[in-house]
Amino acid sequence: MSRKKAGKGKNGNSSPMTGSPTGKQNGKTGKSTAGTGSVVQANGMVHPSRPSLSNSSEFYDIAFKVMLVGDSGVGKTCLLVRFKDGAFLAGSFISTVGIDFRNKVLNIDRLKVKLQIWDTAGQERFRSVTHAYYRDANALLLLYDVTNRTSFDNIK
Ligand SMILES: Nc1nc2c(ncn2[C@@H]2O[C@H](COP(=O)(O)OP(=O)(O)OP(=O)(O)O)[C@@H](O)[C@H]2O)c(=O)[nH]1
Repeated sequence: MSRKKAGKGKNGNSSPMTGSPTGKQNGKTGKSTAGTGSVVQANGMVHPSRPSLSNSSEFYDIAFKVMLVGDSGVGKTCLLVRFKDGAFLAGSFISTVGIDFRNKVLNIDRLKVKLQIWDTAGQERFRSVTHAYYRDANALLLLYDVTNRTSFDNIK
């Protein structure tokens, strides 16, 4: 099986469309979860199993697009950063603007599996932007805050 390159910016991730250059905002300043370089079609969609145009040397055999969905503040970005970098984003809450993604390549059964994990903004005002990215997703992770019943109800 031929190997393809995984898209990877300088932070190990790529972000084709964030509401700000940083992907995160708190009303005043943004926090970066994004890097550079991406494989995006004209309609803004990224297809799994397509090779990235980045200059990374990390190859993969198969790719999947995964979306993190849920209310603002349920911990989508924290979950992604924890999974990707092993760190917990402590401190003040900075809300995601628009949409952002990070790549992670895992070795599973001797295959390099690239997960392109999209972190959507939970705020209502970004709903129309983030919904457009669901269409070709391979998996949706529905997140809620166990201490917030409304965030669970809103999963529907
Ligand atoms: N106690 C606790 N706090 C968490 C946990 N995960 C995230 N948080 C906190 O919850 C807040 C929101 O986390 P984010 O990951 O930015 O939330 P989000 O779902 O990405 O929010 P949006 O970007 O607005 O959609 C931050 O202050 C985090 O520190 C967790 O597992 N436990």
